[in-house]
Amino acid sequence: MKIFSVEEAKKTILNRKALNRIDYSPLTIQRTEAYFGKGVTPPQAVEIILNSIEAEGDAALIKWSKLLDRFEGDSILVPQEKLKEAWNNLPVEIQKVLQQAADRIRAFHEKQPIQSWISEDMGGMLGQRFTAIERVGAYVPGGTAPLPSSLLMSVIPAKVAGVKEIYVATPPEVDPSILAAGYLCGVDALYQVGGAQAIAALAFGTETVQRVDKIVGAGNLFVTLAKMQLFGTVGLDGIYGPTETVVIADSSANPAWVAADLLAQAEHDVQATAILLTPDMDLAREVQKEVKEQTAKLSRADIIEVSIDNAGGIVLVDSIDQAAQLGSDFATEHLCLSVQDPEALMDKINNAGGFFLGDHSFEVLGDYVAGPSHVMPTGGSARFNSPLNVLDFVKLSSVVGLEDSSAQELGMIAAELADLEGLTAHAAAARARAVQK
Ligand SMILES: NC(=O)c1ccc[n+]([C@@H]2O[C@H](COP(=O)([O-])OP(=O)(O)OC[C@H]3O[C@@H](n4cnc5c(N)ncnc54)[C@H](O)[C@@H]3O)[C@@H](O)[C@H]2O)c1
Ligand SMILES: N[C@H](CO)Cc1c[nH]c[nH+]1
Ligand SMILES: [Zn+2]
Repeated sequence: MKIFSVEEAKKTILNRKALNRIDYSPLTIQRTEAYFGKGVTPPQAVEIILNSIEAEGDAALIKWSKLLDRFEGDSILVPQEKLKEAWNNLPVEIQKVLQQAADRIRAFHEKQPIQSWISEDMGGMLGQRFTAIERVGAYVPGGTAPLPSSLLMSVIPAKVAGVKEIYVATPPEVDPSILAAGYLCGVDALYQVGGAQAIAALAFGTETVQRVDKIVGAGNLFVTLAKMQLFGTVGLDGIYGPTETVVIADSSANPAWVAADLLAQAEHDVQATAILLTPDMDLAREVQKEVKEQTAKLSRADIIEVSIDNAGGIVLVDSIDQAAQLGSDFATEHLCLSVQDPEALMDKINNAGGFFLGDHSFEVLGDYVAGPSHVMPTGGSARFNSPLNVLDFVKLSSVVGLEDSSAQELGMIAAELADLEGLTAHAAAARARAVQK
C-alpha cells in the first residue's frame, strides 16, 4: 500500500471524478470489450443492454444472462418453494445469525420517525401525508460474492415502511444463502438476473419480471451506470456503487485492526477504495506492513491487490484536522475514526455515508449486524445522499384544505402573482373564487 503526500493524493486517490467519466480499470475495459466489441465503453455497453431489454424483454434478459453470467436456466423467476427449501436446508446456527441480524436491522429502522401531520393554524387543513411506495425492486449484488446481508439491508427497511410488493433481483447462480434470506424477509419474487440487465428488467418490466416503481440496492459499476441511465424512468435510491472506506487514525489506533478494516472493504471489488489518512508516519509504516502480511493470508488477495493498486493508499497528512477536511471533501461511503476522541472529530466532518466511531465500532459490524443499512452512498454522493433507510420507501403528499375565507383572501394574492407571470387562466381561476358563491 503506497504512502502519498497530500499533494500527490489530491491528484490521484482523493481525486473524485464523475462516475461515468472515471478512468475504468484496464480489467474492466478488457472485459467489456470482450463482450461488446473493441472501443465500447462501459456506459455504451450498459446503454446497449438497457435498449435491448426494453425492446425484447425476457429474450434479451436470457441472452445477456447467458453471455455475461453463463446462465443456463430457462426461467428468470426462482419458484417460491425454492426459497423455503433453501431456508429449511440452512444449518440452524446460520438461520439463527440471519434472524439475529434481521431483528436488529428491523429494530433500528422501526426507530425512524415517519409521521403524517395536519396543522390547522394557517387558515384550514395543511399538512403532509406519508404513503409507502407500492412496488419496489431490490437489487442484491452477487457477482464476485453473494451478499445475503444486502438482501436484509434493502428489504427490511422497505417492509418497515409498509411497501406491499418487493421483488429481488440477483445474479445467477443464486447462492442458497440469498434464497434463504429472501424467504426470511418474505419477498414477493426473486429473479435470478444481475447487472444492468436486472435493473432494466425491473425498470421496464418484462414478460416475467414485474415492473416496479422504485429500484434500490447496491451494485457494481454496471449496475450503477444502469441506474444513472434510467433516472426518471423509474424511482432510484442513489449511487451505491463499488465499496469505499476511509480510515482516519492517530497514534492511538491499532495498526493491525486498521489494516484489517481497509482490507475488508478492499476485497469487495477491483474498483473498491481503501484509504488511510494519518499524521503518524510510524503508524503509516506499521499499517503498510500489516496490509502486506494480512493480504497474503486472504482468499480474495487477487481482488484486494488490484483495488489497493487502483484506488488505495495511505495519505500522510499534517494533522487530524487536515484529515477531517480531506475526508469530508472525499465524502466516502464508510468513514472510520480510529482516534482518541472520535465523536469530537465527527463534529468536524460533514460528508460520509456512515461514521464508525473508534477502533471497536469497525465497519464490518455495520456490514452485517449493527442495525443501519450497509447500502451506503459512493462516488462522492454522500455529499447529497444517505444510506438506504425507511425514508427511501415512503413519499409524502401535501394536503391543502383551506377554509373558504382564507382561500378567498389568499386567492387575491395568487391572482396578483399570476398576473406577474402572465398566466391569465391562473389569475381567472383565483379571481373566480373572489366572487361570492
Ligand atoms: N455501496 C454499497 O452500499 C455496497 C453494498 C454492497 C456491495 N457493494 C458493491 O457492490 C458491488 C458488487 O459487485 P459484483 O460484481 O460482485 O456484483 P453485482 O451483482 O453488482 O454485478 C454483477 C453483474 O455485473 C455484470 N457485469 C460484470 N461485468 C460486466 C461487463 N464487463 N459488462 C456488462 N456487465 C457486466 C454481470 O452481468 C453480473 O450479473 C461491489 O462493487 C461492492 O463493492 C456496494
Ligand atoms: N461493505 C459493503 C458495503 O459497501 C457491505 C457488505 C456486505 N457484505 C459485506 N459487506
Ligand atoms: Zn463490506
